[in-house]
Amino acid sequence: MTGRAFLVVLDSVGIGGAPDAEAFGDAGANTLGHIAEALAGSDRPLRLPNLDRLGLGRAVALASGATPPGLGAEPEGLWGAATEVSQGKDTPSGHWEIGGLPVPWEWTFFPPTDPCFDEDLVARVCELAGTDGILGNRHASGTNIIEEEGESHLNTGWPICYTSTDSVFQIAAHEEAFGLDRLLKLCADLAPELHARKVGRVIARPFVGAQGTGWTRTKNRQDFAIAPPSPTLCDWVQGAGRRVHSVGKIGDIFSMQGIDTKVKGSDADLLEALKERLAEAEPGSLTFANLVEFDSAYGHRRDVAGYARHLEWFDTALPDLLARMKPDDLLLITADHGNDPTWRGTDHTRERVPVLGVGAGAKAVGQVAFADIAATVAHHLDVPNRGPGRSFL
Ligand SMILES: O=P(O)(O)O[C@H]1O[C@H](CO)[C@@H](O)[C@H]1O
Ligand SMILES: [Mn+2]
Ligand SMILES: [Mn+2]
Repeated sequence: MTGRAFLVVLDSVGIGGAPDAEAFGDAGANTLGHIAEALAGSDRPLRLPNLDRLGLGRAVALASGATPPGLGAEPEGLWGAATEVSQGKDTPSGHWEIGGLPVPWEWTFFPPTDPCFDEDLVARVCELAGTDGILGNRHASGTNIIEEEGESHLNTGWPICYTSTDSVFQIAAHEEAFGLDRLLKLCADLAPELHARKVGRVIARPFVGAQGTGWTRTKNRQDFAIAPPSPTLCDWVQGAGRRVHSVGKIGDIFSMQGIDTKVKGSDADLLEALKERLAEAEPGSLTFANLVEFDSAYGHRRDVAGYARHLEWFDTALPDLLARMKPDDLLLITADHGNDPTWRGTDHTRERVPVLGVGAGAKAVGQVAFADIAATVAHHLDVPNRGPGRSFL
């Protein structure tokens, strides 16, 4: 077996129709479908000819019952829709399950109250940070809260702590005034204690700027994620003596378990890294990539047009990626959850996700499970599938 596998997660590009969406308050959410509908008839409708040619429009219709405007070409690729079973609509849940490991526990979430963190936790953060208090202490959008608390942060030196409907404890701090290394150390020290309480991630959210000129989050974000409790696709592949390359957040999401290399950066940087991996990755290797800006820059910001333009950016880049594939390679494109920019609030949405493939011919795989993606990659690479999924090849 000389073929290689490339697994690309377009973070938050859901396609609606999750059977348990109601339990998450998301019945009817459909990231891709609603973006296409919102822009239909405008002077810039959503145009995704390359993804659609693989089967994207058909996948949306399969997941949610309706073909979005402008999509629905006759598929030339492998296409289907995947459903998640883990009880979280967040990044670790989605990625671990794509990696063959449905989350075996209930995550801890912080209550939607103000304040949202208990006194012991606040005291512990203060102790580790060496401050007399924290700012924030509520559910918030990460860009809004630095608008609201940035100036107080510079005046007091206190870290800005906030959460969302995900199992996360996020700390925003000014890279220069608070210090990037100090922020990363604070998160690293706090993370094991919160992981023990089944909080999925502590996330460092460094930013720069000033009141008046505005605040900007930097690319030095770092996620301190709870480690997967059992081996995943990455471990199965590495355990078979193969190389596993991570592109983007994948290394953080899997705590580098089963991963040999990592590269981080903006989505534009990561696209270049993916091209390099397509040119150079070893026979039998796995390259696992995440492009996060669909989620972080557009979904959580409820920026419909921005989300559409980023989808088109990826769509335009796709032919060049595919041209770099070698004869026995398999490339799968999927997503980890939804983040419908037309939906209420600023959080993720429970949705099905697309599964689009190149290297396996034109093939309708129908409704599949997230864990089937890991089984399929394992099958293609001829390594043992140790998860609950079944290969759809
Ligand atoms: O609003 P920002 O800071 O981007 O945070 C979002 O990013 C977190 C991790 O992906 C989510 O849980 C959500 O809170
Ligand atoms: Mn995600
Ligand atoms: Mn997110």
